[in-house]
Formats: sequence, C-alpha cells, structure tokens
Amino acid sequence: MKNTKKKHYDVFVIGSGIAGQTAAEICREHNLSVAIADNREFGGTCANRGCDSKKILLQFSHLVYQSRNLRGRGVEKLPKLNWKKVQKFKRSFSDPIPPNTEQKLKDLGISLYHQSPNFISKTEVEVEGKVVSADHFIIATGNIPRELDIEGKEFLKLSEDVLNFKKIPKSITFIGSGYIAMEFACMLATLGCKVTILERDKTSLAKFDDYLVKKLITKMENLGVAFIFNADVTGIQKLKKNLKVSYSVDGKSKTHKSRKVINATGRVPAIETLDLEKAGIEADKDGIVVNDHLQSKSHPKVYACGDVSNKSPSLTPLSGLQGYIVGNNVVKEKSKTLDVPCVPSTVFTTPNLSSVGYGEEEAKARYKSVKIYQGDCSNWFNAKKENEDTYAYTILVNERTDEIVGAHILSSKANESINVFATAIYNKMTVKEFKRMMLTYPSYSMDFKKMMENK
Ligand SMILES: Cc1cc2nc3c(=O)[nH]c(=O)nc-3n(C[C@H](O)[C@H](O)[C@H](O)COP(=O)(O)OP(=O)(O)OC[C@H]3O[C@@H](n4cnc5c(N)ncnc54)[C@H](O)[C@@H]3O)c2cc1C
Ligand SMILES: NC(=O)c1ccc[n+]([C@@H]2O[C@H](COP(=O)([O-])OP(=O)(O)OC[C@H]3O[C@@H](n4cnc5c(N)ncnc54)[C@H](O)[C@@H]3O)[C@@H](O)[C@H]2O)c1
Repeated sequence: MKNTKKKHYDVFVIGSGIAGQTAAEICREHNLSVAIADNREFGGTCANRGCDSKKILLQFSHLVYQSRNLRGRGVEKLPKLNWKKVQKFKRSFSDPIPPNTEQKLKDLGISLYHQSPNFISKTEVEVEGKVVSADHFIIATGNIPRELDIEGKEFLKLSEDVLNFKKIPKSITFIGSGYIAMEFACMLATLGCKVTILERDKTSLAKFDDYLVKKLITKMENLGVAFIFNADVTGIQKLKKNLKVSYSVDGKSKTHKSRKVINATGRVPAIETLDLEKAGIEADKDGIVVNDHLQSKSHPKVYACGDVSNKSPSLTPLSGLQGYIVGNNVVKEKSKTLDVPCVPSTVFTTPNLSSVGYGEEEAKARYKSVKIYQGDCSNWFNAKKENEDTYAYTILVNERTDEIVGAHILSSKANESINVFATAIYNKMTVKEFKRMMLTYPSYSMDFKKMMENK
C-alpha cells in the first residue's frame, strides 16, 4: 500500500455500534477531532441484525402462541401470518439505521471510514489507503459468530440469516443452545418449524438458574423442540433438499437431517483483522484486556468498550454504559470507572427467562447463609388467565441482612417485571422493604411479594 495521504485525529474509533457511537459522540461534544470506521453497515449489531429485529419478529410468533393458548376460550381463529409482510415491517426499522447513523455522525463533524483499519504502529492505523494517526484509539468492534471448524461448515447459517428468512423452513437444527438458539427455537417451533438443538454441554443456558432452565427445556419440548445434549458435531453434508449433520453422543455416531443448520455456538471478540500486536495491545479470549477505566492494560492510549472489551456480559445496555465510560475517560483520563453491581438479562424464550443479581452458587460463595425462595406458580392468576402452564421463580436473599441479592423469573412478562428486581437489588432493598412498596394489581410484579412469603 502506498502511504501517500496522512491524517491525524484526536480520537479514532473502530466500530459504530452502541459502544463506539456513544464514545465518539462524547469525544466530539468536547470538541475533539474524531473519526469512526466500520467495515459493515453503520449502526452495529443490536440495531441492524440483533436485539431489535429479533424482538420485532418474536412478537408475531408470540401473538400466534397466545392465541393458541386462548383458543376455545374466546379465540375462534388463529392469526394467519404473512411472513413477507412481517419481514417488510421489520426492515422498516432496520433499513434506515445505517444511513441515519452515518448522517447523525457526519452532522456532529465526525469523519467516517468504511473499512477495517489495521494497526501499523502504536499510534497509527492503515485504512482506505491512508495512514491515519491518533492520540487515542477506541476499539468498539463487538463480537462476531464463533467459527465452527467442521467438514461442511460452508453450509452453516447464522443468526443474521434466521432474521432474514424469506419463509419459515420446514425443519432446522441449531448447534448450541445459548441465548440465540433458544430464542429462535421458540419462535420457529411456534410457527410450525421442526426444531432440533444439538448442544455440546449437558444442559442449555448454563449460566442461568438450573431449576428454571429445566422447566424452560420441558416447556420447549412441549412446543416441539427436540434437545440432544452432550452432542459433538463433526460435519455437515449437503443432500438434495436437506443438510445432514453428523454428530456423536457418548461415542455413538449419529446423523440428523433438516433444511437449515444454524451455528449458534457463541460469539467471539471481533479483533482478528486489527493487527493488535503491531500496537502492543493485549487481548485474551474474552477480548481486549482492560482495567476498570476500560483502558488497555498494555497500551494506555487505547480504550475498549462494549462486547469487545473483556468485561462481560455482552449485552446492549452494558455496551452503551462502557461507551459512555470510555468517551469520558478519553476526555479526562480516569474520570469514570466501570462499576456494575448487577446487569439484568432476558432470554426471550416462551416464556421469558430473566435474571438479575447473583445466581445460587455465586450467592452461596459470597454470603454465609442464603435464603432461597423457589417455586412453581403456574396455578396463580397471572398464568392461569393466559392459560400459560409455565411460571416459576428463584429468589435469593442474604439471610443475615434480609437483602435481596438475586432474582430469576420464568414468565411471559419476565423481561419487563425483572426490572423491578433490578431496581430493588441496585438499591440494596431488603425483603421487608420490598414488601412495603405499593405495586399495581393485577401484575406480575405484584406476584413477587407473594413469592417471598415464608411457607
Ligand atoms: C441475534 C442477536 C440478538 C441479540 N439480542 C440481544 C438482546 O435482546 N438484548 C441485549 O442486551 N443484547 C442482545 N444481543 C447482544 C447485543 O447485540 C450486543 O451486546 C451489542 O450489540 C454490542 O454492542 P457493541 O457496540 O459493543 O458492538 P456491535 O453492536 O457489535 O458493534 C460493533 C461494530 O463494529 C464493527 N466492526 C467489527 N469489526 C470491525 C473491524 N475490524 N473494523 C471496523 N469495524 C468493525 C461491526 O460491523 C459493528 O458495526 C444480541 C446479539 C445478537 C447477535
Ligand atoms: N436476549 C439477549 O440478551 C441476547 C440474545 C442473543 C444474544 N445475546 C448475546 O450474544 C451472545 C452470543 O449468543 P449465543 O447464543 O451465540 O452464545 P451463548 O454463548 O449464549 O451460547 C452458546 C452455546 O453453544 C454451545 N456450544 C459451543 N460450542 C459448541 C459446539 N461445538 N457444539 C455444540 N454446542 C456448542 C455452548 O455450550 C452454549 O450453550 C450471548 O452470550 C449474549 O451475550 C444476548
């Protein structure tokens, strides 16, 4: 490459998702000269090909699911989906994201690059045929799907492909059963697709509450999802109409046929093309190694935020917060520290599995005595009125102080109601204080008081 044109910025941001945009905007607000590069459409994963698009599609399968539950109880006909129109509706949200993001950044006076830069020294990258230097670099490149190194890997599709399906396939296999597989499995099974999940581990969603995950798996099996655990996937072969997945369980070789096979085995930091070693930026399997100021531990002029930093979990709200911290720390070094007491999270399955605070093992390791409120409430009013057969909870309390330290809910409204527990845990509320709060009736949040009753 001929390095004829040279450019210098105060700050060069790599990645235009929520983390990169947030950091770039803060730097620009403080009159720093800022450039941002992205090697794909501007706007990042969540808005273009993640959370938002997924949630739009899920509401349609949820509508079908709810109508089915209430069929014969007032619902006569099930809704008939026009998937082409559903996709068009989804695109009406996602299509404007890249141009609108670019326009917003340009209006702020931020320079845009449409390529992956690569470091050539501690202070320079090469991008679009130019050498660009900067006082600070912000790496905000997010995660990308983990590559599965198996025979026939070229036949694998990704979450992004599921979001863009032109029609619901007759059958599908997910390799992996984390967030992505479990959410899409519920959607597709509800819409008539035969879903099989091949999971390497002995269970799904390993980081979530075991009692609730078991109930969720049973529920999904009732929706028609087949789970195969301890599966070692070895290859994929293309047949006339189907794909044949080869795998083994306990040393026994097996095969399974379906129209599509999705690689949902996790996401890894998007750092491969950046040539980090040329700038002396240290990274591990979780991403760029940063301190609590989200500053690279090996290169203090480099910051990392969002999924690509090694501060998990990889979720949109945390990525936004990290972008905010990095933007402020570039403007004024060490002015902000990442201090996240609890990050709520929902797996948007049927029903939702939501979690905030400590899990049982973590709580037991941290506190001398942990009180566990756990139970099935599928016979309570909220579930019964929806003819929903799955509703359960695990709530963890530090027995010495009566403080709520973890809440895990499996219910159709858990994605919203978990925020009540997030507020309670953030504010270190005790069970007694929680019960003193007035909450709306009837509501899923109101049920939380009853869940924490001594039996
Ligand atoms: C299908 C799916 C569903 C999800 N659902 C949810 C959800 O419901 N709730 C939730 O909280 N989280 C969800 N997530 C996770 C969420 O999308 C991420 O945590 C969030 O987008 C991370 O933001 P970020 O800014 O760190 O990275 P990203 O949004 O991934 O942005 C990184 C940007 O960097 C660019 N980039 C990558 N490599 C390079 C390079 N070499 N050079 C230049 N640019 C580069 C990318 O193109 C991208 O635009 C979901 C993810 C997926 C895949
Ligand atoms: N609702 C949400 O907030 C949401 C939704 C989607 C994604 N996300 C984010 O994106 C990340 C990635 O999601 P994901 O579902 O791809 O990953 P994940 O890490 O949640 O799950 C991956 C699963 O694949 C399994 N696996 C790994 N290798 C395997 C193999 N070779 N064969 C079979 N199984 C294998 C793992 O044991 C695990 O169960 C999540 O961790 C989360 O941070 C969040």
